[in-house]
Amino acid sequence: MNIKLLAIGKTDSKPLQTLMDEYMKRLSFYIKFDLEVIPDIKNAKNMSEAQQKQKEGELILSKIGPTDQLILLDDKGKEFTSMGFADELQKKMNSGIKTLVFVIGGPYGFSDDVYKNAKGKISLSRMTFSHQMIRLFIIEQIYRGFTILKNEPYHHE
Ligand SMILES: C[S@@+](CC[C@H](N)C(=O)[O-])C[C@H]1O[C@@H](n2cnc3c(N)ncnc32)[C@H](O)[C@@H]1O
Repeated sequence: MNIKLLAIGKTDSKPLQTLMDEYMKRLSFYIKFDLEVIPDIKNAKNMSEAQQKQKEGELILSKIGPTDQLILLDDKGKEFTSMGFADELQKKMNSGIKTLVFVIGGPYGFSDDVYKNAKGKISLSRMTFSHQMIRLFIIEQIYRGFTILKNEPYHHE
């Protein structure tokens, strides 16, 4: 299985990008992982929230292949412990999925079409984080999940 993280808008913070690069490097020892960034929508300032979500949704769905499994990062999604998330990653690998795609929404979240095409929604907290910061948090949790599956001394219960 490969994992892809799809996000909207370039990371504008260098320290955040440095941390993401560090965890993506660590993660690459366990699995093929790609971050794909969809460029910010042009003229978003002249769009309503709904129009921006719709446009971002079209771009997100255009990046999803027919055999990809789409999981949304959503503060109203299912919550896991890190151990539970590691189990979930193992189940996904066992189920023969070729590419598991985690998607982070734009500043206003996802369009209805994106929700309709998703296989699941996961929440990293009931609190809302910025669409930039959540990238680092999910990358670190995926990395943590693999260290749990490999019994490596990164995660401590
Ligand atoms: C600023 S938030 C959007 C908030 C928007 N009101 C909504 O309803 O989704 C931008 C994106 O960050 C991600 N995100 C933010 N907080 C999250 C959390 N606690 N768990 C999972 N994803 C989160 C989601 O993908 C969300 O679409």
